[in-house]
Amino acid sequence: MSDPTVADLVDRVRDGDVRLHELDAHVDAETAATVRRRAVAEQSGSDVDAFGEYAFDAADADPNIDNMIGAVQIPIGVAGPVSVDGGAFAGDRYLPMATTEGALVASVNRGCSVIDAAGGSTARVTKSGMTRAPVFRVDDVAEAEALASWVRDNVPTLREAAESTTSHGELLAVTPYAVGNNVYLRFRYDTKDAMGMNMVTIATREACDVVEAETDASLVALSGNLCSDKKPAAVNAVEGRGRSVAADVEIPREVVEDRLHTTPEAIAEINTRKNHVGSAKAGSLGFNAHVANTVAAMFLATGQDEAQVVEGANAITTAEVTPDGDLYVSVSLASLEVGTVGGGTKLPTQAAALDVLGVRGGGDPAGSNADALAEAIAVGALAGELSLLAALGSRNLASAHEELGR
Ligand SMILES: CC(C)(COP(=O)([O-])OP(=O)([O-])OC[C@H]1O[C@@H](n2cnc3c(N)ncnc32)[C@H](O)[C@@H]1OP(=O)([O-])[O-])[C@@H](O)C(=O)NCCC(=O)NCCSC(=O)C[C@@](C)(O)CC(=O)[O-]
Ligand SMILES: NC(=O)C1=CN([C@@H]2O[C@H](COP(=O)(O)OP(=O)(O)OC[C@H]3O[C@@H](n4cnc5c(N)ncnc54)[C@H](OP(=O)(O)O)[C@@H]3O)[C@@H](O)[C@H]2O)C=CC1
Repeated sequence: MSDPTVADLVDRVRDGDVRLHELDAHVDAETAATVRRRAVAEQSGSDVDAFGEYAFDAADADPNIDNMIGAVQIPIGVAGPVSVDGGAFAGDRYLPMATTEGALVASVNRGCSVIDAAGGSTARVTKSGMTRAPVFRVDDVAEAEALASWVRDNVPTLREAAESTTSHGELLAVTPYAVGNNVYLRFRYDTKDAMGMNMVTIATREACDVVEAETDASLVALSGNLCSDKKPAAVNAVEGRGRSVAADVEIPREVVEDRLHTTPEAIAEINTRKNHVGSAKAGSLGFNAHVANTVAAMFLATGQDEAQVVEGANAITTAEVTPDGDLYVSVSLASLEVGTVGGGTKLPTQAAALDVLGVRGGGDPAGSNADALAEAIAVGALAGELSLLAALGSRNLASAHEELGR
């Protein structure tokens, strides 16, 4: 509190003279964060100095955070290196994972070592496209049908409007859905290496202006929830959102027995009874064990939007015993929303994690780095599924977490 500027601004915040979010107009970003920290400490009677321990320039985080008071630190570890034969990702790479769950990195690491012993994993992006679905009000179902027809006939016009706002984004499709006097237009874009939510929201606003100018429909909301962003939704599980990406591996029986302490039969049975039947009975959208764990840890490490772990967990794991008695395992993530430009990817530690994977920034061709990131996450998820299913097979899930996680 020795800096008179800081002390004075803390007083002014307390007196209601300056709002927390107005501080950047008075001082640089670093000082503004310090003032907020002091104000929060004073108001809550707590010690928040730890938030001030961070290793980036506060001004660089301006696009990423409002009312900044510092940073939270999450430990980061690596699993691997793991060998991947991907459509965009190839070679042996460490997978960076940020988490506070003990035993998680160990588990994915074990899965990676098993995948490597089996000769590596194959991964592919099978579909790509970020969506935004505005909702329009029309008079009745006849007008709803007319709007849907108009849209189907006028995609090139909508494309021209939408693409005028971006040099990278490309409008792929517009799918109308009608419910009574509501019409939802699900716009799907190729967003190249960007996750794309800002890009497609700005582009869709432009297209909506055309719809309103050319038809009798009125825009109610630029996002009508059929997109569907940051909510569990079957539309993403079926149609995909962001990258639909899959990874698989065939593991010789002796590797399963030596390194995972179980059998291909046990893993296949657990996968069916737990991941398929159990998930069906639960009404789950995720027919997997813990894909969200790897998605969340790699999202945090690489600067992705952490709320989109919701969609990232829309995954199905399959496991079967091959005719030769070996184990085939796959994981298919329907809606993994990732970018290697934009969002949090520029912050120094997140950029470093992307460097570890070799996918920082724009790819050549555009979109290839985000595809590669999606494939890397899919392989990490596959490793996690293998290891956890095996731990359930050898009945040491609880003991592993007793030893490593508390
Ligand atoms: C913990 C293990 C891996 C031990 O497994 P193990 O086979 O007894 O360990 P090991 O000492 O023989 O080592 C085998 C390999 O594991 C890795 N490994 C081993 N230890 C470490 C470590 N400290 N740090 C990094 N890597 C480690 C490493 O790859 C090592 O190979 P090596 O390099 O020595 O040749 C195993 O028991 C395991 O994977 N258990 C499952 C734990 C798990 O998957 N937890 C996930 C979170 S559970 C959850 O959040 C979701 C849940 C469960 O609720 C979802 C649901 O409902 O299903
Ligand atoms: N607005 C919303 O409704 C929502 C926003 N978000 C937030 O949106 C952010 C992510 O949005 P996003 O649009 O990805 O990021 P940004 O808003 O950071 O924009 C990324 C921009 O990078 C440019 N760019 C440069 N090189 C490339 C390349 N190789 N491939 C693609 N684009 C490139 C593009 O510019 P250009 O378009 O000019 O070509 C693109 O629009 C996150 O911070 C997320 O939290 C999340 C959910 C909803």
